[in-house]
Amino acid sequence: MEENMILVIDFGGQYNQLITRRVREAGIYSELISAKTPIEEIKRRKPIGIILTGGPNSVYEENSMTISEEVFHLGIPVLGICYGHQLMTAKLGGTVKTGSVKEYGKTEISFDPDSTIFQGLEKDSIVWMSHGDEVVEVPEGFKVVASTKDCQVAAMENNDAKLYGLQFHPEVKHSVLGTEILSNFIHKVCQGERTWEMKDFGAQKIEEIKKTANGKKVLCALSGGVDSSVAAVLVHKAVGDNLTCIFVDHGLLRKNEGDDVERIFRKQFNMNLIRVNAKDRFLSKLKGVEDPERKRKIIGEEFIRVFEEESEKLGKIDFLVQGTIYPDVVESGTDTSQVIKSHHNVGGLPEDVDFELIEPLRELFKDEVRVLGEELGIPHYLVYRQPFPGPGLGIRVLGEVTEEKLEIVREADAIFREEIAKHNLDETIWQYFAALPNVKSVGVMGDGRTYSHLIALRAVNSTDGMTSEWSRIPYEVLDIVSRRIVNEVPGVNRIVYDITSKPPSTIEWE
Ligand SMILES: Nc1ncnc2c1ncn2[C@@H]1O[C@H](COP(=O)(O)OP(=O)(O)OP(=O)(O)O)[C@@H](O)[C@H]1O
Ligand SMILES: O=c1[nH]c(=O)c2[nH+]cn([C@@H]3O[C@H](COP(=O)(O)O)[C@@H](O)[C@H]3O)c2[nH]1
Ligand SMILES: NC(=O)CC[C@H](N)C(=O)O
Ligand SMILES: [Mg+2]
Repeated sequence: MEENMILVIDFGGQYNQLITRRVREAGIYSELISAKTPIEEIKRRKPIGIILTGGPNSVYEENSMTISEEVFHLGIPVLGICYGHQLMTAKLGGTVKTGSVKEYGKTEISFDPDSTIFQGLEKDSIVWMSHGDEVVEVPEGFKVVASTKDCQVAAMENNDAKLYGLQFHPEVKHSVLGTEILSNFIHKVCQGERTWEMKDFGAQKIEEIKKTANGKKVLCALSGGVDSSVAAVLVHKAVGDNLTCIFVDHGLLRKNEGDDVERIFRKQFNMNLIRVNAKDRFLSKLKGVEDPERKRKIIGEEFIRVFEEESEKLGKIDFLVQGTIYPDVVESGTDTSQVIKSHHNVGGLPEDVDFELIEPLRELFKDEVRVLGEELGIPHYLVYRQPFPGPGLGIRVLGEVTEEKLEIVREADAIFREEIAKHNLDETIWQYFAALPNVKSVGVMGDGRTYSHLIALRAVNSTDGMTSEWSRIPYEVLDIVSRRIVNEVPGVNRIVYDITSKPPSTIEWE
């Protein structure tokens, strides 16, 4: 049993795994466990600290997720974050109410530098908020140690009891001093010592996969994207030529992507690769379907049917590798977290999958996958490519997917990418693309009226895809892109640029 560990108790927030990751980065082993875990089990693990995460519930609602009050009386330091902060308040006799103003995104805050949790930090800073409720009355023994314009109790502490509550999210990079605040809790309050390193993650996974596959054949769902390339290389090191990669061209790829992926992959890697051209079957299944969740599920199922057919041809294969990463899992909904969107490879899977899944990257975030990819010797340019979702342009054409709309968004996207590259912005933007919102508007071109499609451009910066900020692309570049798309892509007469962060938006539009 780990001696020096911090337990993170999961109330269903979107950033919960990120909290465990931050604790590990601080050199302390950490695990995310369900809020439904019995208190006896928590005591048995003997953590040096406990963190209660955020979550979608309101503490005053009936049946909202809760925890035994005993957790606050064990003598183990507890840090409540967002919902965890509100729950600590409600459990210990304070009051939580719906706030008059909801706070989402970056927020200015003032810390009390004499507090324990903000010791050694500057007084004024920026934190990341995502809440509708707030603490209006702290429990007995607590003092308020941070406030924002709209939230009086942005943090509270009770040093005698070693209990701390933060309304904001220190685990998210946008909280400028987040790492330092967590370090105050981990190293100063819990007195954690740096004993854990993210070393040998790859080696450990390779050993596990060797045991699981045990000399049998393995299929890998390969998109040419970052995650599946890293997963494929990892599994190849474990099973060698028993691995066959399947790349599905579902007709929802970007311009020239099918051929590019095939060429690059064959040149770069010495692995078995099969390309399946499946455009017609995907498009016919999607015909007439408008609901984004249904589209995702249809695409998820069709992927599996293609893999099953290929497996039969190769003589029935039991294992399927997917490059699933943690955000795909949490956004698809878990025991405690809500479904934000069903990622095709997790929430979009059909019920009857005839494979045992191998998903070595399931606990990792994108930037960790990239570090692992470079350690495995995959070239930098492949590891740092922008992500592209498995359902592809199918979720960038909003509403019904038709060949005509796919063609429009594909051409617009190609122009956008070309200009971003030409202006050397591709290394500085995390992800950028065009979407077709399925809205028509009136324009005037060549003195005549037009009634045509709108294209939305989206470009974001992020480290892990869990939160993002819209990119400040220079106006001159946006101007060139806008003019080129309207001039070169028939059926488009208006361009808009998406200036929302995540949350409250998501990166993709569906
Ligand atoms: N066209 C495809 N053919 C085969 N498998 C695919 C395809 N698209 C997605 N997948 C599978 O679904 C998984 C999830 O897709 P996702 O787009 O999240 O990851 P990725 O494509 O590997 O990486 P990136 O996020 O960089 O695009 C992939 O890792 C891969 O296993
Ligand atoms: O493989 C995938 N299957 C999916 O179903 C899917 N949906 C979103 N994404 C990608 O995930 C990241 C976060 O996207 P969102 O903010 O839109 O949820 C972004 O990088 C998205 O492009 C997906 N990737
Ligand atoms: N992110 C959170 O934990 C939110 C907590 C609660 N649901 C609120 O809106 O205030
Ligand atoms: Mg992809």
